[in-house]
Amino acid sequence: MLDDFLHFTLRNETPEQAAGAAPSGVRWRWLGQGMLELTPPHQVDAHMVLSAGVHGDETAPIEILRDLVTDIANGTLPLAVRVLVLFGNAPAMSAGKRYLDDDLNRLFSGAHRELPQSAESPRAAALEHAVAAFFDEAAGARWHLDLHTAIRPSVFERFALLPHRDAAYGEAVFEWLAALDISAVLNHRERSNTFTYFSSSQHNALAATLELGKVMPFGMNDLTRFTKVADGLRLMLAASPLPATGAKPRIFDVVGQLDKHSERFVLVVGSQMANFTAYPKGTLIASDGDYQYAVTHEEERIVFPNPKVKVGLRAGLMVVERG
Ligand SMILES: O=C(O)CCC(=O)N[C@@H](CCC(=O)O)C(=O)O
Ligand SMILES: [Zn+2]
Repeated sequence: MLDDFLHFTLRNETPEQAAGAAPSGVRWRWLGQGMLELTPPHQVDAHMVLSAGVHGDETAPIEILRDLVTDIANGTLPLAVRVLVLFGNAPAMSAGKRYLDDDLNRLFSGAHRELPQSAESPRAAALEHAVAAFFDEAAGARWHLDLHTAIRPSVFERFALLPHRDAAYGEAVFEWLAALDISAVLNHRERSNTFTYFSSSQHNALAATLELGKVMPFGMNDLTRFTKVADGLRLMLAASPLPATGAKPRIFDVVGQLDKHSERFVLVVGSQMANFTAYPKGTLIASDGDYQYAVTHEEERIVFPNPKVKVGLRAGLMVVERG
């Protein structure tokens, strides 16, 4: 199972034993499809949730996590933190789709209870439960990195989104993300139903969504584009310091959200632009009956434009760079 946790998960297999020890001495516990806890044989003071495949067609990060698990199991990667590896939506991964019924990353913090019939709702509940149980036993640092890829190309190939929290994120967080080869960071300024908002708000984890390149089918990713991110994750898992890069990511604040109120929703500027495309003040971005979104800052950039989302969901974010 540990040598290829991805295929084990996609085949929906159940291990003969639910727990054991790898050749490296790392103890493992299988917690259900796509859910694996790995604990080093010695005392740790950091606990890390690493998730990918919350959107089933975002495969590069899934392949990165698969390789990390293999290397932890065979001892190539000396694990020194406790880690919970989660493949979010295995049925959607098998189908090569973002989701089957509903976007899993809009169902956390209990939102799944509003959609009891959805294929994704029990999964959101199970993931919440796994994360809660993992952090319940956690004394020390708590991290959650939820790895995604974007549908559109991006001015910044690798960027992060930080969930809203009351306390501002300090410089150390931006330095840490720069060391993970992240060149732009978005600060959410509102609560949401994403996985990272759940871990941050309910479990006090330092949580970030990382966007690593573009959606591709399994086997089609050029993982060399993410070597620095993967190496950074390896250092974190080995509890080794990340290299000081001296680089600073560009920082953006979310200043608006494009809401799809009805099927009349139109992205007036089109939907084929790259993430972080800039528009000047006054540009009409979207309309939906009486609802209109026009740029009110000197310049706003669009991120995740997607008019095809379900009614009621966000069809894009508008961001402004911090001065
Ligand atoms: O490219 C897109 O349109 C979506 C990429 C993606 O899945 N992004 C995440 C971001 C989560 C966040 O806002 O923190 C999502 O939309 O769920
Ligand atoms: Zn995603």
